[in-house]
Amino acid sequence: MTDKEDPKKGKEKRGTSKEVCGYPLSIFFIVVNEFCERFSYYGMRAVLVLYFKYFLRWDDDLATSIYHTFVALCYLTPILGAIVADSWLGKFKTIIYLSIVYAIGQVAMAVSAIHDITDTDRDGTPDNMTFHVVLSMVGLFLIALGTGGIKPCVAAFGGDQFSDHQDRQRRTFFSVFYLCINGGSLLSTIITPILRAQDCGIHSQQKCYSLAFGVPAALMLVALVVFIVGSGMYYKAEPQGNIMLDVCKCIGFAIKNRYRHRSNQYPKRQHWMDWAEEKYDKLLIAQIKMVLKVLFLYIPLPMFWTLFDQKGSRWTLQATTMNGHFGSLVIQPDQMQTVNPILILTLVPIMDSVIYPLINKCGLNFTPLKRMTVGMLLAALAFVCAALVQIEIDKTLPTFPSTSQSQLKLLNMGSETVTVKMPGNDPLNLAAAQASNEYFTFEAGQIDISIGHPEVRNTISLAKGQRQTLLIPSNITEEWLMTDDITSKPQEGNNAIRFVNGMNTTVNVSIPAANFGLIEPFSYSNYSLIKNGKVTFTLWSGSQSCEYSTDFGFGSSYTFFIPSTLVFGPNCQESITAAEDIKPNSVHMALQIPQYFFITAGEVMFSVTGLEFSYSQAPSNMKAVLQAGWLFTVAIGNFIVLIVAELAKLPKQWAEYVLFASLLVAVCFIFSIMAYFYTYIDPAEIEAQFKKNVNEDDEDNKHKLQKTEVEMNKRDSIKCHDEDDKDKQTKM
Ligand SMILES: CC(C)C[C@H](NC(=O)[C@@H](N)CC(C)C)C(=O)O
Repeated sequence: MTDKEDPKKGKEKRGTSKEVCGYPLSIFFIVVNEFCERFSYYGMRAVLVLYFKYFLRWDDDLATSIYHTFVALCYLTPILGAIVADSWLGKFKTIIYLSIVYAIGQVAMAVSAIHDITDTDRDGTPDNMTFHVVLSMVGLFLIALGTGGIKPCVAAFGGDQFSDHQDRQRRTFFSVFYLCINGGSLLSTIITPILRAQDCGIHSQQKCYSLAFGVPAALMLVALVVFIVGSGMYYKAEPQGNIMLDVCKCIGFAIKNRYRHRSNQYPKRQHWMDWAEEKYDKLLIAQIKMVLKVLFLYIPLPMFWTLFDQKGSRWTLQATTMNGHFGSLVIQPDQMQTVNPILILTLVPIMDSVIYPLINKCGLNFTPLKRMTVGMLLAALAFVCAALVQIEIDKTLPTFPSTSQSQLKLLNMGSETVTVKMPGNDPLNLAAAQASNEYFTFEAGQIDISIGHPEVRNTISLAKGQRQTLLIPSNITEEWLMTDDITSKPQEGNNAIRFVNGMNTTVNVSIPAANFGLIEPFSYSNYSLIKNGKVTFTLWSGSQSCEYSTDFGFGSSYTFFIPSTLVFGPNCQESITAAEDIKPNSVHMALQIPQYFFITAGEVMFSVTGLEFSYSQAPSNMKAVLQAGWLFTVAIGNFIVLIVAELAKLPKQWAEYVLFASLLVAVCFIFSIMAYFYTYIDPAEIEAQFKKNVNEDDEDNKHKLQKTEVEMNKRDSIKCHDEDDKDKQTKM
């Protein structure tokens, strides 16, 4: 047995590794490795859905399902990595091997995104999509295996570098580790979307997904190299056999044995695991008890992640209904998510150097489990904030028709004012080229309308549950046109825009991002979705053109009217009128900052503490397994989001936020009771005690053995003497 393999010598080894300011130098390589790995993971994830949608040409549903399946897989594979590390390869080798798998996966993704590989006709689109789909799916599978597999090992391996007396340093390590996770992810989520937006290619220039995946692949290779460079400095605890198999067998035996001795005639044992004592080592039984105690405590924890992971879904959707103008800076709805890592980078040092020491000074014993409880309450508070913001947003949303109602707007395409009479409304004067300010709501399916002077009457049919616009022609005796308008806010903060052509010639309207096509006289275009910001439309009629510029906010809808009186040329802008069908979002995105603040403060108290707690309470041979158990709570949390959102189906979004907050408070209450009964242990001390007892027993046994041997020898020598005497006697 080498020094490194001997668990008893492990502590000495850690104590003698090179130290800087009381910290083992080896952890520098581990935190840099984590930074690069998280850069790689989050960078790739940031552009994944867009890759599915625009490169592989999948629809939204398929893209979202595959994305979530991939994320869930990344939190299920830690179990696999942990078992391999603790039972077979050890953490060091597992990290190396799985990092190689991970890097291959990232390279496969980057290659799968090179459109030129199969673009035989050189038109800019891949001609063999199966190749790209298969390669990217293989890549994602390898990445999930790699990132999930190494995740529990890296954290536990970092923890292993500290000696038992370095509790404080180890706690700081887990905080720095968390900072690196968030530093890496923050940088990559900013950088990779920029890389994706570049054009690249050999035969034709396309959006550069290969570069957006290539840089994370390079960072994963850097992570691997950095980790290998530190190799000589690590303390590498060797695996102690197939521990997971032993654990399963031992638990199985305890259950069977307990069942066999279920009758009252057998005395009860302190713990049901004690029923394994007949066959298994007391140390193994004690270690299993430690793990089970912590795993039991984990049962309520997935609820925290259920709320936490809605940042990327529900909260981002909420942001799409908000106004993202921060002065001259425009924040896109999905960019709001970067507030989380930014706040982590500021809150972790503040908590560690100010808040926790202050609480300590006040004489309060802020134990890890208490911190985690407070973290859960903060997450619930974040959801209360989200509900309040939602209530504010709901106030600004348009009232769309119910399924039994119809809504109608009017647009006067003529060059004179007209008076419109509709049932249940006062007569309305509509100026030339103007639309009514609002939609009128009707319960009946058909209404009588009279327009102009002398009046022209008409009965028009309205579509139930729909919004429509009545286009009043300049000659009201001609056919009246009805358009179908949108009945929900445009998705992702976009603006839904269309044009109505009141001219008697065909008009073509275009902008670089969209083409409204040819609009026939007295007709209208389809809606096009346009991002926020300044946009210049170019209108063409024959060889004449007109430029119309306007600034869009988020989530609005407009109908632009081209009047018959439009004169093409430099001053045409004033003639075009805009009817605001849906107002732009007015509630500011900054209102989401409190909810981000509370969820992140909750994360620091819950997740950073939980990471360290999972390490410190795990027996030496199951550190990675318990880290994987901790990550498993994240996977379950993600599944709960899907289940609760599906089952609850609440009509109001704010009510769903309140439901989630209440569920977490209830779960937090249960957790605090469980935490109250939990007694903190020092696994190293317990293990040392067991080993000492075994050694003492061994010593006793040795003594007994020696005594027996001496006695046996004595007896033998007496026997020999006797036989010698006998011999002598016979010889004589
Ligand atoms: C489940 C978490 C322990 C995962 C952790 N995530 C974070 O630290 C987030 N604050 C990052 C952010 C970019 C979503 C991780 O290890 O990635």
